[in-house]
Amino acid sequence: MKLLIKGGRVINPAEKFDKIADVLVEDGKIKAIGENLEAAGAEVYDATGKVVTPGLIDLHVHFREPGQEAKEDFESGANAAAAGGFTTVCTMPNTKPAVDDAAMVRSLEKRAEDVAKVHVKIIGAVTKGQEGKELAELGDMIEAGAVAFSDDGHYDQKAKVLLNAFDYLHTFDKVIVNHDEETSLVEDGVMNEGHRSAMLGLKGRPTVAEDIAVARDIMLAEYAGSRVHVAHISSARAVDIVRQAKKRGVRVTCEVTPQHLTMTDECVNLFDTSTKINPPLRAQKDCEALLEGLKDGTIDAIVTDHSPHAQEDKDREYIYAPSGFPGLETSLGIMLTDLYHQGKLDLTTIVSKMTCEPAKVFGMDAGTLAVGKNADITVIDPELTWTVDEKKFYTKGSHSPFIGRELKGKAVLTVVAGKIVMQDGEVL
Ligand SMILES: NC(=O)N[C@@H](CC(=O)O)C(=O)O
Repeated sequence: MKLLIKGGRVINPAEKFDKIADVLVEDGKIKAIGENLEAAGAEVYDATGKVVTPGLIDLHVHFREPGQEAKEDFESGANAAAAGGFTTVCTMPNTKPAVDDAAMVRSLEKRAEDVAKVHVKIIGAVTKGQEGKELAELGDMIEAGAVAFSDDGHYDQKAKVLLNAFDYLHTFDKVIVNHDEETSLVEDGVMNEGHRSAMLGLKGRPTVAEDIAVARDIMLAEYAGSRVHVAHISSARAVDIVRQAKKRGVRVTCEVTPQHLTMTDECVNLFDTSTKINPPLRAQKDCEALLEGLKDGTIDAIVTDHSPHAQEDKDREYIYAPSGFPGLETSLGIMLTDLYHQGKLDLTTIVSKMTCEPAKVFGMDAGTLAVGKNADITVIDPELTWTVDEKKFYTKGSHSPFIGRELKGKAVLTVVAGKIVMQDGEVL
């Protein structure tokens, strides 16, 4: 099996490579990168005018297996990933039941192997049942292949339990991904606390809930000498707390979503539950601080927090609807339209935060286009104009605040281990 991707602008931030070049793939691996490559018998893909990057990586998706397959399963989730240009995704353990032992990690890996068109990596729970009380079988789950640990969807209230987890994981050099919102400050809150929540009469979730949680978890990780990764950072103050911690040498990393970078709480409307997410959409000053954090290296990764829910779950009053929306099929388009084409963020930074940098956070051997590496490749047409249409979604999730938007820029080819799994929007 040979594939020759010809004449594209190859951007490989891991090697500071940015040139018009051909990429030759053979037997699932990258065989050569260079000019005017020839390969007898190879399938040729003309990438003229397009951008060729390492396969996109998403550290934060919710594929809902086991237990909530009506919202998403490994097959539909992986198809959505392929459609969005992702070749590796890491799925969160806030399932029913939570993924908190080695047998579950192994069975999900098997599921991924059987039905997923992209690489699906498993994140294990930090505590049993994600209840924040007793440590889950962390060591066994690492042996089974868990790439990281998280009680995402929940804040671990007991500092002692989290400290034990940091101490334990120190030996394995594995990272904990923390959902940082202090529970007592966000209970019953459904959107950002501010002018808009007051106008709508909705209970707010203040940024200080995130700030103090981020500060506490950084201090715990620092004390243990362990690694902490802040999930879906959304407040300006929290970005600065991470920035200061990085300066002192704390082993902290963090991630941001396209929605938190580009939308504010002014978008919240009582009759559209697609904007209900955790943490909530914040204020303009937070968006600006997140962008600054991406540019100065405080924020390591762009993630989707792909959180699909069934239509009947989301079609409820704002206060009762569950939080989250599916982001895999819109993430790249939003980043390119609202940030790259607006001159706010360069292409190399976007590619880097969606490939080699996230790979580094979880210690995954991916995110670069080097000879001999797995041929996970994404081809992007940065000029392609398209409209977000939920009828064309591969995810089972129905609601997204981006539906109907005209975007500029899209993945047009996704290659996983040398095999084309998506071409021109069609998952093959
Ligand atoms: N991010 C979200 O809005 N939702 C997440 C859980 C969570 O992080 O609250 C989900 O699993 O749906």
